Amino acid sequence: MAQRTGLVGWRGMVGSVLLERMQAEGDFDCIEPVFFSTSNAGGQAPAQARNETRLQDAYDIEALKRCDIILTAQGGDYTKAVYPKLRAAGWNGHWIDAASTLRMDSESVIVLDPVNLPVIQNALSKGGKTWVGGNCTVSCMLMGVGALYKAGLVEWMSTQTYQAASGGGAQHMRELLTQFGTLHAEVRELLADPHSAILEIDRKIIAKQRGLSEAETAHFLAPLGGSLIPWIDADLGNGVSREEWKGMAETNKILGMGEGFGTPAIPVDGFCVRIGAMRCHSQALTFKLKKDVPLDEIEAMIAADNPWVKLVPNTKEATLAELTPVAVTGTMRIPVGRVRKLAMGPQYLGAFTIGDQLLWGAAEPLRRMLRILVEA
Ligand SMILES: NC(=O)C1=CN([C@@H]2O[C@H](COP(=O)(O)OP(=O)(O)OC[C@H]3O[C@@H](n4cnc5c(N)ncnc54)[C@H](OP(=O)(O)O)[C@@H]3O)[C@@H](O)[C@H]2O)C=CC1
Ligand SMILES: N[C@@H](CC(=O)OP(=O)(O)O)C(=O)O
Repeated sequence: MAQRTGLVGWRGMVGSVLLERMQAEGDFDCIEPVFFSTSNAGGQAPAQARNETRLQDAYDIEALKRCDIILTAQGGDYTKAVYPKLRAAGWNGHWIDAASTLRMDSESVIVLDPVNLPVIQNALSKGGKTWVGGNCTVSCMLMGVGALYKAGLVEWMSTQTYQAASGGGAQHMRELLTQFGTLHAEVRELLADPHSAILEIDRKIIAKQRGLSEAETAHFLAPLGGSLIPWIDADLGNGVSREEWKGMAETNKILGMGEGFGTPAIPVDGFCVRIGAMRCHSQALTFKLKKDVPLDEIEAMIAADNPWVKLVPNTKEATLAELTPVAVTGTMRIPVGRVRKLAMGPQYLGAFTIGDQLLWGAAEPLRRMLRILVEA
């Protein structure tokens, strides 16, 4: 019998991408879907609903308890409010979650099955029931260069990220575009005149950026259009942002390494930067490898790792065509390019990778975990 699967957060940005992917992959044929809402219980469920066409209350523990599986993209506040109550009420179903709240809990597995299926299977065999999607930057990075970790080649890795507005949510994407619009409007006439002075345009733009109102920067808390913000997520108080901390903590947990696994953690560190891209996270990676491996072997390893990774030749032409957020947005591809040995020595490797942070960065690992459960 199809497993009764409660879907929470399906109307949000991550949830909408998730629903599209589930529809495209025929996931609804494998489950009995029940749609929940935090704001519209009793309302009409989306078209994918079959037997239960009304929305259920996402805070109703009894209704949630009737599900074999709950998949939520509602956010961390919802998880904090509901998950402990549900478990305390004796519910022993599978909880699949997009939010970071439970990621580092000992009973949770961070799911990214093309990279860590053995870790997932091991947890399943031990009765694991809590499955959490990884941080978008980490998941996209491991989809691209996971092969190097799997081969045990990585001594350490440094990341410099270029993260899209969508990582903050829908309102952040709107704010970015509004800022671009405001800036363009400020110099529209000067731009239309090919003889206008570029430094006059530049002066007007910087004055406008510095003068943006609180309402115009309400989500990013600083101008982003035509600028960047080298801090993402909370300030941990030790000079490290929470997004940067996740790089090492989550990479190791996904790989089944470090604390709790009895193996030394691989150092991962760098800077996380918000830029004016819409929904693709990009990152420049520096590796110190444990040994000198020929470049063609490294490229072959990366290219063969999974069906979505795409090795981009390290040429200007291929990079401009295939290795930009615009080329990758809305696709499942994870291009890895600019792969070369660095001047520091033969064990130092550079690479650049991009992923759609709403697909591999959020929705896809969750729906794949659902399939693993219903096909088990
Ligand atoms: N944004 C991202 O890049 C990532 C987000 N996540 C996680 O997923 C969670 C959800 O993120 P995201 O999808 O961006 O959040 P959204 O704000 O888009 O959606 C969350 C919920 O808000 C409610 N909502 C209120 N108004 C609207 C509206 N106008 N349109 C749609 N939904 C509305 C919906 O709940 P209801 O239908 O019940 O009213 C919806 O499920 C995050 O909190 C985070 O934990 C994880 C990885 C990446
Ligand atoms: N913090 C990410 C988005 C996100 O939701 O991350 P997490 O799932 O780790 O909270 C970003 O802003 O780009």
